[in-house]
Amino acid sequence: MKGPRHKRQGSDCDVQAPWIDTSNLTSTDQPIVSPIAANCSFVSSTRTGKASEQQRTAVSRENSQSPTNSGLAQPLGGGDDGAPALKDPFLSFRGTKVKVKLTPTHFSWKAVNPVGGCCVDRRSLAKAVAIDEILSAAVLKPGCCPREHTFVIYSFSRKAPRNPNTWRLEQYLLSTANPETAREWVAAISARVDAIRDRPRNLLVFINPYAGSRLARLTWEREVQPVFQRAKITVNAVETTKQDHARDMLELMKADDLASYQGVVAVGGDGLFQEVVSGLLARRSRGDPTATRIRVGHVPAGSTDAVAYTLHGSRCATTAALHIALGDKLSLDCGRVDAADGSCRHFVCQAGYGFMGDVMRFSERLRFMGPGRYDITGALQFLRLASYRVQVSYREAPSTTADVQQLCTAQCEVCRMAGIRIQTSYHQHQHQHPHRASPNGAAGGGGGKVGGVSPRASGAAAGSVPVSGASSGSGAGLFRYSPPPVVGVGSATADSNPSSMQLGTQAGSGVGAGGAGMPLSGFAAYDGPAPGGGGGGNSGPLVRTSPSPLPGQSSLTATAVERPMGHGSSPASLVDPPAPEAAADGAGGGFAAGTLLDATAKPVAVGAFATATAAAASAAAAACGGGCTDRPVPRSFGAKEGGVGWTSVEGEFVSIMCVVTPCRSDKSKRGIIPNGHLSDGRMYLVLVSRCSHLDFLRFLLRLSTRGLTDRCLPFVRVIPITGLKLTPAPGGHRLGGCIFDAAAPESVWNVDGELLSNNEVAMSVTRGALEVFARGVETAQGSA
Ligand SMILES: Nc1ncnc2c1ncn2[C@@H]1O[C@H](COP(=O)(O)OP(=O)(O)OP(=O)(O)O)[C@@H](O)[C@H]1O
Repeated sequence: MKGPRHKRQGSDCDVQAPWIDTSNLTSTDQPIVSPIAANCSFVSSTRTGKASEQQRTAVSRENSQSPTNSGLAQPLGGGDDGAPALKDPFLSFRGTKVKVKLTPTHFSWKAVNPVGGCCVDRRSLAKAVAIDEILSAAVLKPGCCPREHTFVIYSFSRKAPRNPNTWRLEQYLLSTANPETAREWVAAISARVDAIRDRPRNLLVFINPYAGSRLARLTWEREVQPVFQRAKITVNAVETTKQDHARDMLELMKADDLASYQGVVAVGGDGLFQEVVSGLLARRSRGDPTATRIRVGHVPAGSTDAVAYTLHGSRCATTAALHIALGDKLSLDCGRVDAADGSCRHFVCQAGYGFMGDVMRFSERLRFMGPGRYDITGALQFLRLASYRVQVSYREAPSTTADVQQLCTAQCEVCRMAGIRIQTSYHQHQHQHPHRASPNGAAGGGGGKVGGVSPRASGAAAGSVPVSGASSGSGAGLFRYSPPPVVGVGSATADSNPSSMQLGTQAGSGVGAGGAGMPLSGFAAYDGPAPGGGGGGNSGPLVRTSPSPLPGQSSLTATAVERPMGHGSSPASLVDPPAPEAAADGAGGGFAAGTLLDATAKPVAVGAFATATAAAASAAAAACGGGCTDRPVPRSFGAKEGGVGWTSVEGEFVSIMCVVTPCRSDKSKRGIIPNGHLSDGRMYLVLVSRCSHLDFLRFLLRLSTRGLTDRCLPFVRVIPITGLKLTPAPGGHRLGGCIFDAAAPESVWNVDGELLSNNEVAMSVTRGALEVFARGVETAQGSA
């Protein structure tokens, strides 16, 4: 029986404090809403799903019945945006009278009266919450005091002391004596939040109960569901029952069913994420347009979770869920592995053969040990230190703005060229936290929508050239960078556009500076032509590299083949730079090959090549519709079949990796390739020659602390590429130890944590192939 103080359902007071489970309360029981509870974290929320659903229904009914909500043409606001002031801007926050203000970007409040006492921190009574960081607002049921009407703002904070990329849920409770006022404020805030585009409303969620320590379901219930409920997202959660369950379901689902979701979320490890990606890309390759606009999210609950760590800089499930709920959006490169047996896999972090493959193969047998299995098998494989003879052909990436050694963060100008970069209140947030200012300074405040900055302008800016022609499109987002000194092979392509020519010179000089000290002497068997778009600088007929081996690398084969002249068949078909900018990027493209040049070789600048290649690149980019197609690569290959732009290497390696993004994880916080990008259209080939245990230990330490760069150690090469072909070479392998499975004749490919059935592979990368719920790391670890 209802007590006299209770409101009817649908009134302004039918939503309880969210951390109180009242599913078993009698109608006379009153939940107590204490102001002291304000600002607490939700991580330990104990609400049942049913109670939560009731609450959400009540909240939406509440808001839809609100008179102000029905008349949103006249939004309320007490701010400086010209909207009519609310009835009462004076509310109570933590028992103190505050004045609230709603502007187009923020909801804020601060104490009005001087608060006495030395122990009162006035700053804690003032707060500005960015509108695009608010999940939702709702009126709560009255607490013990019937005259106090409270509403709650659900948001998050970045206060985690150890990793600023880790977020936690926050709630702010504000009270008023007038129920009408509380309703009006909630309606006004909700109207602003609902107007934010890209927020998902309906998600398909896959949960892998088998992942990691088998706690994915718990992670879902405790950390993810509360966030989605507060963001008013409806979900269809599916617990996988077998391997490839998610992939098959996505592939076979009706298009209409898929179209009802704005995104697909994988709660598990990298393997489940890969399944989701494979399912969507398979649909896309069949020509299903629905699969193109679906965003993908990863909530970490596996053993490594490199995808989530790479995207968010944190392995926290709540953080990942918040990025999804806020509707973050960016493009992500996707690598594709085609094995000789016809199987295909995708990866967004790394594919590894040799050490990485062996660790994965053996750790699969120890899955019962949980994530700790990687440490044990890693130690065993280190003692074993097998090396494998392989034949590798790769196509070096054209020189682009990605050559600028810049850490990929949320303000990354290189990735911005791929299309999608969010512009959120993080930039305002930066003003509050100057230590997090982006290295490019003005770029953070750019505020321009992604499309607002022309890729050419961005490219010019990233190339650090003060080109007059570039300034028109760059606006406040212009990236400034001090160029490295010009060294050696600075043969700019003669492009008719002076700005792109200047860009080419600078981009070339940057690469040349690195290239001068890194001829492929230890590895190269033959050089292909310039792989880049407009690489006119390298049309010389044959360049022979010095076959001098690396230290301890006596078994390398050096072969020289003639460089084909057909630049018109540029491999730009595998890379998708924006078409009109191909010439600008390509102008520096020659320098990628320039890095392969013998010191005595004289690069020749041929402007006609630039024009022809730019046209080819434009045609290729136009044909692939902006770079989101999933093209297979030819499977037939070999040293002599490398083709245009391919370089072949045969040698004995401990580890071969192909890294498509920085590939961060809690074992390598800066990433395997710290200067890699989420969306630069290239992969990084890492070749680790046969070496001693001590040297390999140095390599592992380097990988986990600072990440890899070319020649960071004498036996390590890091080469930006767009295509790779690998065949295990006759001669087998060599073991440095014989502790575990020493008789294995070959290694195996580990593709983002999944084993491949065949070792003869071809790889390619598609720029911006995926749209993901992420914004990139806000603070690059190790650089902050
Ligand atoms: N219900 C299931 N039963 C068995 N295997 C499953 C099930 N659901 C998914 N899988 C498979 O389990 C494998 C491992 O899953 P996942 O990658 O999510 O976890 P993990 O390997 O522990 O984490 P990580 O890849 O980050 O190291 C994947 O190959 C996935 O396809």
